[in-house]
Amino acid sequence: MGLKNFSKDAVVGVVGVGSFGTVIANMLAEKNQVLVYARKEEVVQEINQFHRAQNREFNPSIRATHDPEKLCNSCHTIFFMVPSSGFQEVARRFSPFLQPYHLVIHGTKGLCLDLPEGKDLDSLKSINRRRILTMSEVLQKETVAVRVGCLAGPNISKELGLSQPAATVIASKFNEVILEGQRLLRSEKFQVYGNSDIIGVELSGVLKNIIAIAAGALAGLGLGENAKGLLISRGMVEMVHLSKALGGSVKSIFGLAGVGDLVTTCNSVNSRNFTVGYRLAKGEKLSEILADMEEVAEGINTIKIIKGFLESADLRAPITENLYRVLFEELEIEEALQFLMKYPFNVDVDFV
Ligand SMILES: NC(=O)C1=CN([C@@H]2O[C@H](COP(=O)(O)OP(=O)(O)OC[C@H]3O[C@@H](n4cnc5c(N)ncnc54)[C@H](O)[C@@H]3O)[C@@H](O)[C@H]2O)C=CC1
Ligand SMILES: O=C(CO)COP(=O)(O)O
Repeated sequence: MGLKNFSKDAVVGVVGVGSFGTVIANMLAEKNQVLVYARKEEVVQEINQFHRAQNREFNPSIRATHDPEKLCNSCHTIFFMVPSSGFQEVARRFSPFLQPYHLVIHGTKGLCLDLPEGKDLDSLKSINRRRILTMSEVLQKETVAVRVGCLAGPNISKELGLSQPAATVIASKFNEVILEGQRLLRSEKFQVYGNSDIIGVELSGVLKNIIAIAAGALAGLGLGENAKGLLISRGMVEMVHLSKALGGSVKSIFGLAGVGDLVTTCNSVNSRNFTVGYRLAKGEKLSEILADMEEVAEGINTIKIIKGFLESADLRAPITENLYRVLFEELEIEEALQFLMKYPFNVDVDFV
């Protein structure tokens, strides 16, 4: 089936066909015409001819293109589903073709940096908030898109691919973005909540990845549910303080995209972040894990960025700081755990 019989409003765009982009494209295709963008021509051909690519199945009605102009001209609403590492580049590629009328919703749970020429993350000790960009900030910086939103929540793609029930949050300052996201995605199996605190919802999805790595490490050490309860609750407190310092509302951390996703990711062997922590605790080196992971674990880069932010903001975040030392300074996980057990967290709830 071609796209030409469909009006621009009826075709929904999805940029990126990794595990999450594919699952969202398939969910959208249940009631919408969908055009996906993949950067490799052979992937586009496989999707169009065989409705599968890179071991992922696509709804036969989905069409693919590697032409950003075609996607932008065909679609009114576009979902950006690429990892943070490629997000700025993709936003720049789409920038000449995005117009203020487009609705853009991203599903990326990572951060980017806006760095001076010649600087990279590893060369910086301290990172100011104005250098840290959430993906909605990248879209606003790199393109003329105005009506921007994000999609975040407990959404392990493997479970969504099996049509298991789930829910998500669409966050935007623009109500029409939330309403359109709900209209396009809502189904009997998938509930879509709205939230106007886009920065808080983006940060919820980003920060929970750090705690998920720690949860995987606890599981890898063979520790029990008491330790996990401790980690999740202290992790939530750390998320609250970090989100507040980065400009999010505390309320969003308690919602589906915050605590909801935190609990899911800290308990799922299908989470890549959880898996990184688990494998580290089993004695593998980070470089070995990264060498054979095909999919992105955003939490690793996020820990580096947040560590730099902590330096600039004079803040403490003991779980993040200790994980940084485990990942990048060869601190043994057992030692990090001992440090956390001795850390003087005197007050249970100190933020309300
Ligand atoms: N997989 C999951 O369960 C969920 C993932 N997410 C978030 O979605 C984002 C994407 O994750 P996944 O789809 O799982 O990652 P993935 O690693 O499975 O796929 C990423 C896709 O982006 C494409 N890509 C990367 N750089 C690109 C570039 N420069 N230009 C064009 N395409 C590029 C890759 O080719 C690949 O198709 C991440 O930020 C992740 O945190 C959010 C919720 C659930
Ligand atoms: O964010 C996710 C589920 O909500 C996916 O987590 P991972 O990126 O750790 O797989």
